[in-house]
Amino acid sequence: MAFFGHHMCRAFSSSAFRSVAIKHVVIIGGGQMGAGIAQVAASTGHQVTLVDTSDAILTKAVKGIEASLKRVVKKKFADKPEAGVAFIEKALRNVSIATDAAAAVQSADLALEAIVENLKVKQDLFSVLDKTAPAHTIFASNTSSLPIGDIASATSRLDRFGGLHFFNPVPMMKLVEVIGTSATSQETFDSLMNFSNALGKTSVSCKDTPGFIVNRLLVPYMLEAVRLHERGHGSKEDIDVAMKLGAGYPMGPFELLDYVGLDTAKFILDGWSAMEPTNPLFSPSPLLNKLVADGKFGKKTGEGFYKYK
Ligand SMILES: CCCCCCCC(=O)CC(=O)SCCNC(=O)CCNC(=O)[C@H](O)C(C)(C)COP(=O)(O)OP(=O)(O)OC[C@H]1O[C@@H](n2cnc3c(N)ncnc32)[C@H](O)[C@@H]1OP(=O)(O)O
Ligand SMILES: NC(=O)C1=CN([C@@H]2O[C@H](COP(=O)(O)OP(=O)(O)OC[C@H]3O[C@@H](n4cnc5c(N)ncnc54)[C@H](O)[C@@H]3O)[C@@H](O)[C@H]2O)C=CC1
Repeated sequence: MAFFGHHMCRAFSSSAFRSVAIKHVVIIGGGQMGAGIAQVAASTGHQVTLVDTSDAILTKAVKGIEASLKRVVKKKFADKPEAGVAFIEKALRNVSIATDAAAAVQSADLALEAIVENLKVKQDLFSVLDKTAPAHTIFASNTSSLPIGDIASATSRLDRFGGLHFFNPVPMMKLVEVIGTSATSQETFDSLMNFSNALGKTSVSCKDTPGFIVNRLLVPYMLEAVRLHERGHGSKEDIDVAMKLGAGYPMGPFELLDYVGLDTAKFILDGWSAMEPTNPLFSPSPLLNKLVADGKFGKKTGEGFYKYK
């Protein structure tokens, strides 16, 4: 009953209102995901403010964006190097940096967070932003595993809150999962879809269920690979080779875990294991816990399952 009610309400509201055109995007979190989203948004003509906790992190993020843009133009403008240089300059001109998210959102059409995968920290951020962002500003989360509705509950704009889930590395991965909660208005959902399409991505619509589509399938697979290794049934190297050559994956599960970040992987697993303690797919992994406890978060710290230095 509620299901049908929700959809009828959306259909009605879409004829009554128009979606918001997103021009200025404030991205909170300048790590691998936030920087990647900022890059793609800036490259497609959006005005971007990238926010993080320190200037040092933001300077590193902008350097990363520049390096990634160089890789993009090497292919995109292979025969026209000057056009490539102009493309990079134009994209970088669209990016500004800030450490005060509450001030930055005062002119935002969209405030999108890509900070640490922790419900309380995300709620605290949005509850602050809710007080300074204009009424029309849409809020969205790039969470990998948390229910969007739980994050939105810290705000008073449940109708203007949704999920935009990007994939790593953002400039290369073509998918965005767009998530509406039962309270997300049709015009907000349309705005998020339009924004994702304007970034040149292919969008799929997802229900607000943990892990949406991709991670609900990918996370158990990756953790099963770790458990298979923990049982002594395969080396990391053999499992990675097997999945690349036998299943056509571009990276094996251990390579991908290191690429994603083991800290993030543990946040996801701990959250899901607390939600469903008896589900064997979400049982803790001693090996993952040990690596994270040792500060070995994968590529970003120079060591995870493999060494990168
Ligand atoms: C417990 C579980 C936890 C799960 C957590 C889930 C986290 C989430 O919420 C959702 C996720 O994002 S899951 C991760 C999804 N991503 C993937 O599966 C990536 C798999 N890897 C690939 O697609 C390719 O290896 C890839 C595209 C990365 C690289 O391609 P190749 O393998 O062919 O390797 P390369 O030769 O290094 O690259 C080829 C060319 O690609 C371009 N490129 C790569 N990275 C780039 C980047 N960051 N920026 C710009 N361009 C980039 C580039 O053109 C490169 O050529 P070169 O520049 O000449 O090297
Ligand atoms: N790593 C991945 O492959 C993917 C991650 N995600 C999600 O995206 C989010 C970010 O992940 P990553 O970029 O990998 O993490 P990361 O660790 O590379 O970056 C997170 C950034 O957020 C900053 N930050 C933390 N708290 C903050 C706050 N309160 N205000 C401002 N900045 C803050 C940190 O300083 C850091 O620079 C997480 O929710 C994660 O689950 C989603 C898709 C893929």
